[in-house]
Amino acid sequence: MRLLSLRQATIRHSGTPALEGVDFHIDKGEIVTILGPNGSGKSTLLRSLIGALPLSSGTLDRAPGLRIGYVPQKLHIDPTLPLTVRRFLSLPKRIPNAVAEAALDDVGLPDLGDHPMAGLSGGQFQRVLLARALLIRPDLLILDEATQGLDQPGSAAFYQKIEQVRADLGCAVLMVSHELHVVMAASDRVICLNGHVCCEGAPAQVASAPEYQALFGTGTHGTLALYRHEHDHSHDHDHGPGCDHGPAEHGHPQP
Ligand SMILES: Nc1ncnc2c1ncn2[C@@H]1O[C@H](COP(=O)(O)OP(=O)(O)OP(=O)(O)O)[C@@H](O)[C@H]1O
Repeated sequence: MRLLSLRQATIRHSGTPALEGVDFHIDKGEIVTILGPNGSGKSTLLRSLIGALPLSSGTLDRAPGLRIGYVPQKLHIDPTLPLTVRRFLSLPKRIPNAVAEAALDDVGLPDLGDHPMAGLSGGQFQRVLLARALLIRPDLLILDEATQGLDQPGSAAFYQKIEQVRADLGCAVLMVSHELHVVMAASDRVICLNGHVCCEGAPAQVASAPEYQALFGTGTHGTLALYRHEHDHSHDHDHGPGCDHGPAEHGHPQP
């Protein structure tokens, strides 16, 4: 079942296009990862999908009644604000304490309700943001570099939680990640952006291709260089992974 689709979308910031001619869709239960260099439009795409940024042209269709949970890339909370975790979960809509406690329990942070937001570790903070996004029991969970700043075990634990959430809720997950090992392990589909959709493919298929392993081993460096890449366009402003300039940018992996 299609949850959301974007057709020929162009999005401008103050008149300057950040994304042009983007086609995108996500279906129920899929995990899709967006990759691309800094400034390639990843956050712009996510924000347009949640309705926070208008399309300059193109169309966005959502399944009727679609519930989207969004975990932003950054959320600055004034450290002088006396805001507890429980009160934060009640923004903007007040929720009963029992619901807040259950939500925290669910993300592995029991008994943290009275803790000040300003005193949370990076990993705890991200989990609280996740708990908040899950309160609406989303059909689609959108994560914008949700593990930025976490160490490897913290990040791995976070993504394990995401897998569990998908299994429990049956929701689709759309995420931006620079952690290629996570992308390879966890995504059904990967989309590489660089102001437009450069390439997309199924990561497992690419990772198991002998040509890929011969060139790159099983490490993460160059992982994306072998994604199917239609070189019918030029890049004049980027040097991003998977979009250009890779040693195997013309490689087409065999299944
Ligand atoms: N509010 C804004 N006003 C003006 N320009 C913006 C705004 N937000 C983003 N941009 C520009 O749009 C382009 C895409 O930015 P975006 O944040 O979507 O990229 P990104 O791929 O998410 O980057 P990063 O990996 O650094 O988070 C960049 O050139 C950026 O400077």
